[in-house]
Amino acid sequence: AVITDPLLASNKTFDYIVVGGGLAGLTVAGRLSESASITVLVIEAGSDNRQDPRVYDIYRYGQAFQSELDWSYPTDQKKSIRAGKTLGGSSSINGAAWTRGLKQQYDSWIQLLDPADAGSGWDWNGMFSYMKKVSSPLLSPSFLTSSASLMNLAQAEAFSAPNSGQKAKGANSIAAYHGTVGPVQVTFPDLMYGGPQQPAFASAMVKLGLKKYKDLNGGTPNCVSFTPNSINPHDQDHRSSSATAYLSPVESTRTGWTTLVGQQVTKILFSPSTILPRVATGVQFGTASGQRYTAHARKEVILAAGSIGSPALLQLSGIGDATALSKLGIPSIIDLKTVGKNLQEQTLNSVGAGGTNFNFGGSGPSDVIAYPNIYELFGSNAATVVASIQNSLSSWASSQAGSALSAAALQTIYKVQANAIINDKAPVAEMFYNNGSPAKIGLLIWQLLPFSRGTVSIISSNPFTKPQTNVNYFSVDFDLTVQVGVARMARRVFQTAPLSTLSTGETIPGFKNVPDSAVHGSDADWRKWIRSHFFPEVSASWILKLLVYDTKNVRVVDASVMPLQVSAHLSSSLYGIAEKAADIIKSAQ
Ligand SMILES: Cc1cc2nc3c(=O)[nH]c(=O)nc-3n(C[C@H](O)[C@H](O)[C@H](O)COP(=O)(O)OP(=O)(O)OC[C@H]3O[C@@H](n4cnc5c(N)ncnc54)[C@H](O)[C@@H]3O)c2cc1C
Repeated sequence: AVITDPLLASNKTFDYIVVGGGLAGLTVAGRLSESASITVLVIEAGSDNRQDPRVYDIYRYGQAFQSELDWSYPTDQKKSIRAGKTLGGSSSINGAAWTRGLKQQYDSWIQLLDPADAGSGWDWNGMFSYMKKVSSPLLSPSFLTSSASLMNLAQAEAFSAPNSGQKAKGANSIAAYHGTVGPVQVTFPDLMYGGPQQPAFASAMVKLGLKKYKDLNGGTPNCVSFTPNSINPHDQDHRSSSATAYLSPVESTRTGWTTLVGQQVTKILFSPSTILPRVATGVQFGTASGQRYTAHARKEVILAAGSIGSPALLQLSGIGDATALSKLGIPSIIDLKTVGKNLQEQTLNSVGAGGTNFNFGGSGPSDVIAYPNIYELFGSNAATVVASIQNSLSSWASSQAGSALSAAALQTIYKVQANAIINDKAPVAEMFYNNGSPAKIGLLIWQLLPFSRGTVSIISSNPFTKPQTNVNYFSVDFDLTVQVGVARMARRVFQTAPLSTLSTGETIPGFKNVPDSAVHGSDADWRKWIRSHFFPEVSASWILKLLVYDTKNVRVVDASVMPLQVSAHLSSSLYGIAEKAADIIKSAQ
């Protein structure tokens, strides 16, 4: 059940306490609670807003921003980072684009794990099965209950292939790339845009050198493709979030699963013994103006508070850089300097062109994305750009060492990242065709694989003071070079047929702000405009190690655990991570 009264959880003991009822938290809780003998408490700081149209109506995307449903975490350069503060977390306010990264990017995670974990399935094959289909070698039959038929085992996705109308508008799919009976509904919108603009964008991108794929969800995003959304065709195309997918169907039958909303976890509590590994006994929670309560965990405390919320809570609990924490008067439980480090955040710009009087032929969400690789982005300059990456890894690592364990550790991560970009041709930028915004022909463009690294640090021992997030946008100048590259490609695609035949000319930034030239605008002009107009794009990460070092029973399962960005919108990958994590947690018992 979903409850709001803290007294119903106070002083009670549960097998698992999950901090944060967001994407990963509800996925893990949904799987753990499949066993009737297991008790799970999820504590979510936001409310249950499943009936709020700003949440369920994907056509109102954006209305939740900067409201009580959005954490709006402050960050450097006077920006703020959006994150869902509501049941379902960011999956309840996100754009619902459903994509996966490049196969080799998931395979490369293995290189960042202990050699002993090489066979642990943190690779494309392991992740792909969790993202889409039944595959749960660790699952024991005792976890099956009658309600399991509502949520098929270890399968995140229920894809509905496009119908003939949607196909005529450009949608397509490859059945083998999708799950069909998981909880998260994925399809193309009923009101899908049918005007000439989306196919024209796709055709123009092909002219600029990209391949057009029927479906990019098989580990092959380097293309232009029509992409589906996490929306439910059986429920008026309403959003399919972790809340509606994993909780709603079983909410009244899972007696062992309690979800407490409107309460923020303020601290993880540990048993007094200082012998490592430390043992968590439960959590403290409350509201800014109310009293604090305690709930006890018999087995594990699972942090799923998101890539800013989870490191902040670890630090509040005494797990982090002991010197920094002591300045805030927080006694150290574990001196773990990597907590809140290696943050990777992308930057987005909106560009646009006026349109002729063509009809959009439908309404949002939009359906076409292009993912260029570095060679496509930089053309004849690519060799120079590649050489600059190869020659710079060591100096970049030194410059970002303060946001990592060490320069050496970061260089190891950078090598994997550079290999993906240079040898595996991982897409370095996204071009999201956005019907009608910021102009009639609109494009959202962002660099996907930044080398700049940031940190999340609490600035007070008061858990209701938001942490300080320093993304250090463009502190590795190469990130700005990529953003300039994709801005130029956007300018070029507006000028390329057949999209150009629908365009009355670029308006944002427009030639007045960034004068056109033989190279489609100078570096200096683009850099200036990008810096003054960018927004944070949402995604972040810092570790891949579900079990927090030197603890016996504190896990992190959310976007924090990805060691490197993948060239994709994150939700599909995170459902896969959470599904796999649930199996790992079950097998640990
Ligand atoms: C505006 C926006 C648009 C996006 N668009 C897309 C998209 O189109 N496609 C896509 O695939 N991905 C998209 N994403 C990304 C995706 O939704 C997130 O990466 C994903 O939801 C992160 O999952 P998570 O479990 O790590 O965190 P979240 O889903 O954010 O969940 C964290 C939860 O923890 C709660 N919490 C935090 N601190 C505490 C605490 N101390 N106590 C209790 N609860 C706490 C939060 O309220 C939240 O509910 C978007 C994200 C945003 C914000």
